[in-house]
Order: sequence, then structure tokens, then C-alpha cells
Amino acid sequence: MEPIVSMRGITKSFGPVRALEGVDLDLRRGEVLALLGDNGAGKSTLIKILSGLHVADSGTMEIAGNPVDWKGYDVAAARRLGVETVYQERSLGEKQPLWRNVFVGRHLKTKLGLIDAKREKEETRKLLADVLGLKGAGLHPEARVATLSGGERQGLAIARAMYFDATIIVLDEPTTALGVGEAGKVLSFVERLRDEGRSCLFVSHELHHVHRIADRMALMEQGRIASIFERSEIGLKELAERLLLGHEGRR
Ligand SMILES: Nc1ncnc2c1ncn2[C@@H]1O[C@H](COP(=O)(O)OP(=O)(O)OP(=O)(O)O)[C@@H](O)[C@H]1O
Repeated sequence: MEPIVSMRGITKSFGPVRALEGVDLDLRRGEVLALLGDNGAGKSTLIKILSGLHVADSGTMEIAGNPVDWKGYDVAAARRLGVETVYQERSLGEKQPLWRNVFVGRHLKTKLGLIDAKREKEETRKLLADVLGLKGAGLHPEARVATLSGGERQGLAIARAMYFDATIIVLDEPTTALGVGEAGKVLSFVERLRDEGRSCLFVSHELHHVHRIADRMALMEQGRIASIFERSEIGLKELAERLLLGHEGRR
């Protein structure tokens, strides 16, 4: 089966800094692919290119068989192709109620073209209770994002991606700084995404989380994909050693 995302020869510089040096990467349908690597290896730059936040300087990208025209490619274009990105911090507006966060940029409208707040609140309530199974007293459509725990925030952002039926979900360090229980919840949401046949690109420094759920692990070094492993090919300890090797190679 053809991959859902296919990147070839992707390069990106920021002034004199070569962040990506020619990346070839496929994301398969229905897989969790982890992107690993040292600080500055190029992981964020690569996922921002897929999300439409950065445009590549050169190279090609196909999403579900559609060649991407870099000229018109932005976050809205990425979403139209089924790409949703869950960022660690920035994806939710702190002071806004949950329902506004779910529908920001994609409001449900009344027949008169106004924002249908009533329907958005009801859909948010269903999302929290039915999709996420979050039934805490503080979790209602009018709650402010600022009152959510880290895991609940990630959960809400993932549920939003499910609601809008994203086929490709990009997760930027979704379990960093979470407690054990909360991280476990986020990992089980990611497993659900995969069970539904969606594809996930998962950027993380948390090797034990990555190794638990990723089908494949891609190691980035200095703007390139240095190696890719199937989970069955590499143990957690070897993975940590391999990463350290890449780090030492840089010094
Ligand atoms: N907007 C920017 N302007 C200038 N340089 C940038 C910009 N974004 C990234 N870089 C540089 O590009 C290189 C790759 O950065 P990137 O953030 O993609 O790495 P990373 O693998 O995600 O690192 P980390 O794990 O620390 O988040 C780094 O040298 C970084 O300093």
C-alpha cells in the first residue's frame, strides 16, 4: 500500500543554519512513526513542514497521493488534506472555554451564518464524555483551558483531531512533563488513533513512551534521517545507546 505521506529530498535553512539537509521519509497508513533525535536534529522543522507552518526550500511531499504545491501550502491546506497537529503548549487558548478551543477557526454555523454556540457546546460535551471518556467535574464545555491538567489538554487536542476526522495526526512531544498516569492516558489515546486506522507522526524525547507505542522509529541526526527501525528490531536499551552514539558523533 502506498504511504499516506511521502517526503523526498526535503531541505530547509534558516539563514545560514541548515535545519534539514535532504530528508526522505514515508509515513505508512495506520502506523505510529516516532521521530527521535538530539536537540537541533531537525525534528520540529520537519513536522512544521508537514503541518504547513514552514515551507520547504526544496524537495517534494505527497499526502494521500496528492503532490503538495509549496506555494499554496499552509495550515489550512494541510488540514484540508487531513493533517492535524497537536502541539504541546500552543494549540489551546488558555483563557478560552473548551468549546471555543475545539471549534476555533472551524466554527459550526447557524443558517444565518452566525457561530452556533449552542451546537458547539453540545458537540464539545459529547467529545469530552463519549470520545475522551473524561467525566471529571471540572470538565465541561464552559471550563477554561487553564484549569485542565497536562494530560487533559493533550487529550482534548487529540479529540479535536478525531472530531475533524484527521487521517494524519502529528504529535509534538505529547507526553513531556506529564505524570505517569497522565502520560499513560495520552499514550492510550494515540493507540486509539491507530486502532481507527489513522497515522501518527510522534515527536518525542521520552524513549520509553516511544518504544511502547511506535511501530517504527526514525532517528534524525543533523538534518537527516540517520536510520529507521521497526519496533521488533530494536530494544529500548539499544535505542538509547543508538541515540547517544549520534550525539557523540556530533562532538
Ligand atoms: N525559526 C528558526 N530560525 C532560525 N533557526 C531555526 C529556527 N527553527 C529551527 N532553527 C534551527 O534549526 C535547527 C533544527 O531545529 P529543530 O527545532 O528542528 O530541532 P529539533 O530536533 O526539533 O530539536 P529539539 O529536540 O531541541 O526541539 C537548529 O539548529 C535550530 O536552531
